Amino acid sequence: MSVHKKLTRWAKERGVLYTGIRVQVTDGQGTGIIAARAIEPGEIILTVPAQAVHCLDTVDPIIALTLKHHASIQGILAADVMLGKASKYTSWKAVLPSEESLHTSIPMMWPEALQALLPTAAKSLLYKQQDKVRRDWGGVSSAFPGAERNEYLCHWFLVGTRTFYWETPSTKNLSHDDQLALLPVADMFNHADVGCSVAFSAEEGYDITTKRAYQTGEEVYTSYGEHSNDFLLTEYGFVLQDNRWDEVCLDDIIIPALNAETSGCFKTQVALRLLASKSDVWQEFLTSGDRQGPSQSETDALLAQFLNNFSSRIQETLKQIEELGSGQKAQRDLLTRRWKQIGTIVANCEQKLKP
Ligand SMILES: C[S@@+](CC[C@H](N)C(=O)[O-])C[C@H]1O[C@@H](n2cnc3c(N)ncnc32)[C@H](O)[C@@H]1O
Repeated sequence: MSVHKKLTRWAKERGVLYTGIRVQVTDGQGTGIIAARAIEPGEIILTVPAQAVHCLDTVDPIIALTLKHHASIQGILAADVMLGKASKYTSWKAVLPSEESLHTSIPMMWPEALQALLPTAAKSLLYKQQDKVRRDWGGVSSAFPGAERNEYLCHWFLVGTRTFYWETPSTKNLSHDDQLALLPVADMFNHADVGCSVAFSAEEGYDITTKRAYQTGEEVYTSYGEHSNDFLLTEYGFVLQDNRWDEVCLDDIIIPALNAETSGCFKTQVALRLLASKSDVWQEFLTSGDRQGPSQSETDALLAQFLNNFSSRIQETLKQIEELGSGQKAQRDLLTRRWKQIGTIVANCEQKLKP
């Protein structure tokens, strides 16, 4: 019997119900969920009952008690998957991505020289992750001295890339980031910027419902959220080709200019502040009747200049990645892909700004 059939049989024994779908290896996205027949919009294709959800309440009590105040829920679930009773997870573990694939895709696993070339938004997410891992690993390594860091890191990401939001009476006092659970089979859905709807209740568990029709053989996706590609890259180790939520962070080029422009032209200062602020501030400024500030065309000209500088910076970064001796080719290719996407967004903006 294939590992995927074993997984679905194991899940069915826990009350997981599914119709019209199968778990299958996809082209380039690891395992995914494929339509096994034509599916209508509005069909519930997967139900994971509350008793099949793996959360803090179902973690090995020794692990849960030992780590409760020393690790996040992600960190505790990771420790449980790694150190808990092996038989509990055999069928699920058999289909999980390999350590090698995590090393290739997840920036936290990349060499520092490559991490240094991540886009700013991805880098700041990486720093936050590093802080979380430091705390979780600190808790795990002192409670379980035999544990191995690299193995723990892989489990930390295996869990982090496949948990669902889980709010129940026993989790509702935890922080939002800690209301997490693992859902067998539901965690095999790959992400698209628009996907099936995912609904849960603490009593009933999870339902995944299609929003559109699917043909037999088509991949069925959920959406992990309205995430930019920098977020997807850092948290999940991939970028989408088409992503309606993608965005580019201009902090690196605007903030230094803002800091340097303390004694310069007033209009430039205002334009810089507007560029560095949220769009509602910009709208308020436009409707405030303030005639002292820059016009839209003056601000656009400044933005065009920044975008032009940014384009040059992107080309330099691409060259640095190409010339970098460290890291795997697949890691460099993924980072190159992200920078090329940023280059395309910037070029499109430049085009739009042209008079
Ligand atoms: C919840 S799991 C989905 C199942 C996963 N493909 C597997 O093999 O177990 C999330 C992981 O799947 C991969 N993934 C999800 N959506 C993807 C996509 N659109 N393109 C490429 N990889 C994707 C990423 O490795 C991500 O960290």
